[in-house]
Amino acid sequence: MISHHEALEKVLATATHFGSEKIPLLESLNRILAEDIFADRDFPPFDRVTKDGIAVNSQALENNKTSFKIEAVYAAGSPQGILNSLENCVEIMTGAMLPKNCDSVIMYEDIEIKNGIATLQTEVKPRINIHRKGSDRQSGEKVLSKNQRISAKEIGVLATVGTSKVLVKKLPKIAIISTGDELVNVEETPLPHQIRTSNTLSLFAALEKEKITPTLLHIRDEKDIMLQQVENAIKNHDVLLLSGGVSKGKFDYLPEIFEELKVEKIFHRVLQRPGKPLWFGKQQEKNVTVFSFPGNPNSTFVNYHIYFIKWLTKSLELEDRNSEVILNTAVDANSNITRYLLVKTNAENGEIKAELLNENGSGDLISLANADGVILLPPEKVFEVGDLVEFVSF
Ligand SMILES: Nc1nc2c(c(=O)[nH]1)N[C@H]1C(S)=C(S)[C@@H](COP(=O)(O)OP(=O)(O)OC[C@H]3O[C@@H](n4cnc5c(N)ncnc54)[C@H](O)[C@@H]3O)O[C@H]1N2
Ligand code: MOO
Repeated sequence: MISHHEALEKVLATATHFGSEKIPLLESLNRILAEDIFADRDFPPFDRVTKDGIAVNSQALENNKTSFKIEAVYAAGSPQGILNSLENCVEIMTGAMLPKNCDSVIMYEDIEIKNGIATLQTEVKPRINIHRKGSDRQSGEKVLSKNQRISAKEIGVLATVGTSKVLVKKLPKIAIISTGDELVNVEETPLPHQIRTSNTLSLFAALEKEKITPTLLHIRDEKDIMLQQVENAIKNHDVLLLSGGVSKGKFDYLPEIFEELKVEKIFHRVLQRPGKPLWFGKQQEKNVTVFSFPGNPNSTFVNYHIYFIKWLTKSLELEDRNSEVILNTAVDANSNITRYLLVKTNAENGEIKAELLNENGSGDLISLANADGVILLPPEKVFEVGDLVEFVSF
């Protein structure tokens, strides 16, 4: 059996690129940029007026002039206006181009207008209330970087530089497959010996967070049917996420089926809990990666985050999103395997502290719902309150 560390290295070594595609801007939320984005013009593109009021020439202010004849009124969206006499002013609105011969804007609150004359009510500074052309970014400067995740903020930047179609990383096509004759659908009332399938739906929801909509498939514990359905899934997907059927049970056919379908076993069984029977492999010919998670719900969910999410993160060239937290509860004995323990995290005095949750084994998915993630405790070590430990969030 291999260690968690070796298993993760082997998983990450198979990370794959899926290419890129152009999609409409509003569909790109949460996707990953596949190219750098540059300013198509200066930002702002012209000297932009930032207050509603009047525009004047600063010479007049410096000469202590306090009354200005209004020559014209310009709205935002009208072409650049002009001040003909430097003694006068023009009315101007927020968002308009600063008119020619003007370099100062005085807001309406600081003037009084009577009979076409604007009179200062207070002392004002010259050359203010203008957002200078190119002062945020110059034309041609980089505004967003390749491999950045697109949030609502990036959508705004993409819009302002005119990217109506965005080049994003393609995502893998994924099938989630459950096995086990004890499983029924969520709409059904289980018989006393049955349970409702939950792993498939929690994985489906977890993948939706990654903007991946997977195919859902349930396969009965019948070897021939399993073989045919897994073969089909391999033909049409880049990744298979299976849950159940990989330990030592009489109906745990998956390892044999993978062998028959030329899915190369990279490892089976890891020195870890939960998830000791984890099976991982690759169908080289079709370039399909297979994560076969042990069926206990917490085992599937935790191993999805420990292995699959790290694999996806590397495949999409994203930064690893995991962190370290401070242990707030002592952990009893040391262990000869890597342990993943459910924790609730709290921010205290600028530090993130992790409190262990009571869990009733890896079938206890109700306790899983209270967890913010797991801490990873490597083997052969004793852990005390205050120790810094690796944290994988859900
Ligand atoms: N002799 C041994 N028995 C077991 C071992 C072992 O090493 N030797 N390992 C145990 C561990 S650890 C785990 S985890 C399980 C994993 O077994 P399988 O991957 O074969 O999973 P199943 O037996 O099919 O199911 C286990 C458990 O999980 C429930 N399950 C399965 N799929 C779903 C689903 N989609 N939604 C909700 N729950 C699901 C299933 O009903 C079982 O209760 O093996 C141990 N045994
Ligand atoms: O991996 Mo199993 O989840 O320890 O029960």
